[in-house]
Amino acid sequence: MQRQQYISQTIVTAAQMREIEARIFAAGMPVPALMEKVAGLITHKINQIIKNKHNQIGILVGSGHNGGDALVVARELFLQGHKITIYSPFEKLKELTSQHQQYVQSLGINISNSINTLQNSDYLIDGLFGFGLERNLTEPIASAINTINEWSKPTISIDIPSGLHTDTGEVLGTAIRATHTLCLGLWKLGLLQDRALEYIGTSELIDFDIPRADIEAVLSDTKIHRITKHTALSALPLPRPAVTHKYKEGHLLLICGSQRYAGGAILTGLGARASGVGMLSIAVPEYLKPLLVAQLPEALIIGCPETETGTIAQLKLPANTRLDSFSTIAIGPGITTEAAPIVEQVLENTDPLVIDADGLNILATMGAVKTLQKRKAPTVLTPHTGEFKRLFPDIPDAQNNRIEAVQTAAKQSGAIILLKGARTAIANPQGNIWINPDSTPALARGGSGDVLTGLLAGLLAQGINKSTPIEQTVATAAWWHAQAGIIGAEERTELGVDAHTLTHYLPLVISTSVL
Ligand SMILES: NC(=O)C1=CN([C@@H]2O[C@H](COP(=O)(O)OP(=O)(O)OC[C@H]3O[C@@H](n4cnc5c(N)ncnc54)[C@H](O)[C@@H]3O)[C@@H](O)[C@H]2O)[C@@H](O)CC1
Ligand SMILES: [K+]
Repeated sequence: MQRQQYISQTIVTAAQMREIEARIFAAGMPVPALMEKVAGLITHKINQIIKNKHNQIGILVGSGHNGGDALVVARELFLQGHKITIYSPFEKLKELTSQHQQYVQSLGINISNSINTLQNSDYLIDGLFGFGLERNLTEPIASAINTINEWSKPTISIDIPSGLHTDTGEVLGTAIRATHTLCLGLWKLGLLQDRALEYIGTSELIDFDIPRADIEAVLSDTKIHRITKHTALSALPLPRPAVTHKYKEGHLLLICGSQRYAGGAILTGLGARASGVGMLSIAVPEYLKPLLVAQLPEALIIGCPETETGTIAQLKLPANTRLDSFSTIAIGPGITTEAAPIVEQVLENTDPLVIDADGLNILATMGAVKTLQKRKAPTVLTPHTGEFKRLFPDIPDAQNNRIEAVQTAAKQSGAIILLKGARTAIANPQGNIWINPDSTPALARGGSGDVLTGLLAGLLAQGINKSTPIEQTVATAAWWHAQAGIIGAEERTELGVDAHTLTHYLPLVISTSVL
């Protein structure tokens, strides 16, 4: 794999970054030389953001090496002709940071411990804290940050917006609301946590050539992957073999819909259609059959006996079709919580299984962990935060440290879990994580999850036949779904991507990526 691809899919915690940094320094790289190199790259990027115009720039300097980076940037921007004012509130600075401060002062740059001196800046550069921030912010820094946030100026954070926890993305008291974040070296986990997003703005990675051997040495047992276009496309069932047939390209059974939630079945079906799955069967209450046939003429629609309230009462598969003959089964969208016997039946089956929506609510009432532990085939759950909490009531913090929560849930249950969110996170029982780094709030809409379930299950049905690792397929589905939302929102705004429209963008994502 090429370096750029490897780096863009790697995520580290603060402790891992510190370990990697220590290896580089132990190998002989002088600390000041690395800071000079990194700050040079940051300066270059800042010039691109501010379009090389001469500006009044305010620089926030902390006591550690994040502050050191900021001071080198300040010096370089000053020498390039920008007007620089520095806010440096700490009395005691790390040695290297202190030297840089002394030098910029000698150049005649104004350094102040009052934030108000920065009020006339066109841009702010935030070098207060990087991955060394460990405890809650106190005065006067907290108030200074709040003041800056009230100014709403374009603000570029070095490494991570100051005040965010590098791993959890938690706001430690208060935090800079950046418009740009220039993450240094390797992606920090905190930047991929939902709760950090409103502080980050646009984020970019600045690769400063950390040797891959050092990264691999430190990350050997924990693996948190950032899903990229490259990783997503590599798990697609493309190209198809020249000689194949529909059942070789996966046979998916969707169990979905009720009189009350007819649309869920259609959207799940359309998501599955977009996956390219070879053969699609959809079990719905008998009443819905004509509707589904009209919407998905290529699918085999199985009308099932229904309860008085219009829920599937019994799975009635066609003659000669056994439940264990499918490549994958997906159950949940629109089935209502009355369909518990059907969920129990498919859980006992040995096909790979995707459970979503009311399927998850039923699973929660059965006791998710103990039920899933008994399963003999792979299970994929696709909860949003509310469903996750119902499934795993003993795991705290699903809202806050989502990554840790989903990792724990997968380990406990033995299932692969996709926790939906602005940064959807996927965990497998071995503790590996995949995070989807790009998405759009356009997807926060009823029915969008049904589309994902269909797409994911359709990919899984194909991947199972080709022995693609399931978690890779799940990651690909999350990426594909989000990209369709992004393209849709670009063309139609964030208000224009209803779930049905979303399904039209799905094929476009792949055709523009691979053709
Ligand atoms: N990892 C690397 O290879 C490189 C790291 N560099 C920079 O170094 C940074 C990390 O530097 P440091 O380890 O010095 O850490 P930071 O600069 O992030 O900050 C740590 C400093 O802040 C103080 N501090 C922590 N929490 C505080 C709080 N709540 N209130 C007040 N003070 C607090 C600490 O005592 C320490 O002096 C990175 O974020 C990056 O900007 C770059 O210079 C180049 C290379
Ligand atoms: K910072």
